[in-house]
Amino acid sequence: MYRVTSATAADLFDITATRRIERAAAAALPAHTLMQRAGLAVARLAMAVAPHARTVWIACGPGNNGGDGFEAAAQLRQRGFMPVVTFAGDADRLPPDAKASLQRARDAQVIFAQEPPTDYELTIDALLGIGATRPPEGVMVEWLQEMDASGQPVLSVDVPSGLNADTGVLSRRISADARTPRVCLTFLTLKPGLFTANGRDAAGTVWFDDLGCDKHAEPPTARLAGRPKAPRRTHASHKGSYGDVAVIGGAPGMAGAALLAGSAALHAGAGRVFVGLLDPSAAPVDTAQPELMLRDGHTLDLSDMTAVCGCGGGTAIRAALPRVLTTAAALVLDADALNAIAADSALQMQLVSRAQRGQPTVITPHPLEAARLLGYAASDVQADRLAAARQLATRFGVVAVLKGSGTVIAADGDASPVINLTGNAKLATAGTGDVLAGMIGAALAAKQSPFEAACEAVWRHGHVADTWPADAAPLTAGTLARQAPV
Ligand SMILES: NC(=O)C1=CN([C@@H]2O[C@H](COP(=O)(O)OP(=O)(O)OC[C@H]3O[C@@H](n4cnc5c(N)ncnc54)[C@H](O)[C@@H]3O)[C@@H](O)[C@H]2O)[C@@H](O)CC1
Ligand SMILES: [K+]
Repeated sequence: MYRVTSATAADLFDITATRRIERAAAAALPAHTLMQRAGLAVARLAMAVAPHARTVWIACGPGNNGGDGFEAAAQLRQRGFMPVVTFAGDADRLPPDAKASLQRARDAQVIFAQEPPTDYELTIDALLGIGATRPPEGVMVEWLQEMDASGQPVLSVDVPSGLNADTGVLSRRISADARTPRVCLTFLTLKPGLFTANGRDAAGTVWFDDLGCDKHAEPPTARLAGRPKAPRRTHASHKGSYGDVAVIGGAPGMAGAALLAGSAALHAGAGRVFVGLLDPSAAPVDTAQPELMLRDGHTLDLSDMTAVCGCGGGTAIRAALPRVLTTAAALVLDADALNAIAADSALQMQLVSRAQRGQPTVITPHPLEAARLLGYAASDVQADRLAAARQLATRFGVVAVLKGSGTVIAADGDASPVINLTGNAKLATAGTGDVLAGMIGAALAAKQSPFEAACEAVWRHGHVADTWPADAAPLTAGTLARQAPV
């Protein structure tokens, strides 16, 4: 069993693949073995999460997820804890594994009750796992709401009930100020839905147990990329070794966004950074950052540069885009550039032609920008973030970075998409997207592959927020840009 962190590199498998893995594992072992291992693992983690707990409320559902809960109840009872099981199902209709575990719980003198206990120190959510076919209903909803509001730790078995393990869509809202600590112990495979959309909030800290079945030949659905390697700088390198970045943006009144992207590119190690502003009246130099070379965004020669285009671009970016799309050696498209492209099929064709010419492009939409590009509603994008990122990558021949909780990075082709695990709500402040675009630009300029450049910059960007001290001043985009690690 191990805890998943942002440093974890691992494959993710959707429900269909997990089912195949589960069937093969079960067939190779004596009956009930997997559930007994799962229940024991739940009991062990429960004891670690709440070692002083006396009463443990275990809510069990009608399938094998409930079976894991019965098994954990039996194990906890044998270790002197007081598990109280509430069961939302029909004992006669339980699948065989779960029926056997129910019997073991009864034999261990576990208490079964109609209502949750009045006092408890830990809840185990074993209502629904990967077999959920519809949102929880009836008494399950009441129990889940009680868990959410209890303030006591919740340990979800396999997946939080009501969470789609493929997409991370949760059937209910968890209040942002709910203080309930959450852990999830997932079995056999790590599932993508635990790490994107609502998955991070619903699951909390994710633990993984392969139940002794670590060998299988399923292709992954997606990946956690883990901590990137520290880039090496040779002693004989010079500014030309790390390439030129040109930020194109900063329409009248919006120079700040372009300067932030430029600052991030600089601190992330770009050899030289030009900022091509789209405001004819802009100052010729940024005295706070004299390393940034301010230019006219409409005339800068981009043929040997990585352009970062769109930050603070406003509507002025539209006129600059045809030249940027056709001439930039490598390109990051963000914000207003993406909105302009979404509204203009000629620009879309120019974007697609870049891939045909072998000019790499990374796009960094948030869900609403992604929705505009795909012609969907933002809710459709959020309903399946992995699919949306893959569609963007395929349709436009780009690396797509779909921002949000559990940023998804997808490339055109066969590579599995990556879900990024760094970052937190400290990044929910103006300008952090401009910083990310600048960081990706620096990585591209240093001749990293576009997929690697995007994955590594997204990871490092989030890592700054994750390691920002809780008692420090708020993390502003300007500070984030200056922290951008090389
Ligand atoms: N079979 C095995 O070999 C193993 C199974 N495991 C556990 O089994 C789980 C999968 O078990 P199942 O396939 O039985 O599926 P679940 O236990 O997730 O749920 C399926 C049952 O719930 C019902 N159901 C689905 N949605 C519902 C809803 N909204 N309201 C009420 N009832 C609903 C279904 O009709 C079915 O009876 C995994 O998530 C994992 O926890 C683990 O023990 C590992 C080994
Ligand atoms: K569950």
